[in-house]
Amino acid sequence: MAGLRSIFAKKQPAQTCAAVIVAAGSARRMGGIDKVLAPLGELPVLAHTLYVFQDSPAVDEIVVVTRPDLLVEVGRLCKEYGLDKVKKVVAGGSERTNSVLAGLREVSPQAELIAIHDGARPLLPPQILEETVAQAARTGAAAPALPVTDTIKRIKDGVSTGTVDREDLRAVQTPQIFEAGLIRAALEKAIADGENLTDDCAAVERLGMPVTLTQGSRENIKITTPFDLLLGQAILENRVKGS
Ligand SMILES: Nc1ccn([C@@H]2O[C@H](COP(=O)(O)OP(=O)(O)OP(=O)(O)O)[C@@H](O)[C@H]2O)c(=O)n1
Ligand SMILES: C[C@](O)(CO)[C@H](O)COP(=O)(O)O
Repeated sequence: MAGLRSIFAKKQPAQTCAAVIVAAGSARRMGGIDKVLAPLGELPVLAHTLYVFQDSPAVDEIVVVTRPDLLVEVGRLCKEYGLDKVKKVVAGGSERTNSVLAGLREVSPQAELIAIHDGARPLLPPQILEETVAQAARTGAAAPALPVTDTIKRIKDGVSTGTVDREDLRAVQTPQIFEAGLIRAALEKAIADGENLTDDCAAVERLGMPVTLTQGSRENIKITTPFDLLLGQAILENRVKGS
């Protein structure tokens, strides 16, 4: 029995994993604040994000995608904070999918898994990264998600016309982690088809492939509006109190 248990409990062999951190957006909803370089506690938002991947034993290398005008500054930030897993800092494109593809092109060919994460999600709990890497190694595609807690309305001309059953809804976060060949093929097809996608799972779903959802976290916020910086600050302070 113990022998059988140990066969079933055998871990997946670790797969080489590269992270692509996309930080090339224009932060229009931030009202003029350059969000990835904005201070959050003692560090810029992007440094918090990169430390989670730098410190993870599941991640072998990092590619950072930034705006062309920030290439030098972001390169300097990686050196200043000792982020030696960062292999390249490259310029992104006009849409998020173009930025992801620009990063994918720089990933080492040996990488078997690719974790795509928003530079604007600085407070990713490390255990979510580890769990999502493990699931992607098992199934080929995984991402963290949370149940929706508000009631969602369908609208027309500004008035509510119906209520969506939220039991079947999830709010997806990043990192979204995929087998390398799968995400390359999926994103190239999405671009060729002229699709404008808001996340990378959507490109894989279009190929008819399922994405395994892992447990997300309310701490894994995306800095989208100035209010999110206040929220991020509160999360950080709460972590310090709890440690
Ligand atoms: N062309 C783009 C657009 C977005 N992103 C990145 O994708 C993540 C999620 O995007 P979002 O929060 O929408 O960022 P912005 O596009 O900067 O914000 P906004 O839509 O308010 O302009 C961010 O880390 C952002 O930097 C990117 O690398 N390249
Ligand atoms: C990728 C993402 O963070 C998953 O929740 C989200 O879709 C990005 O959306 P945005 O409109 O680019 O902020």
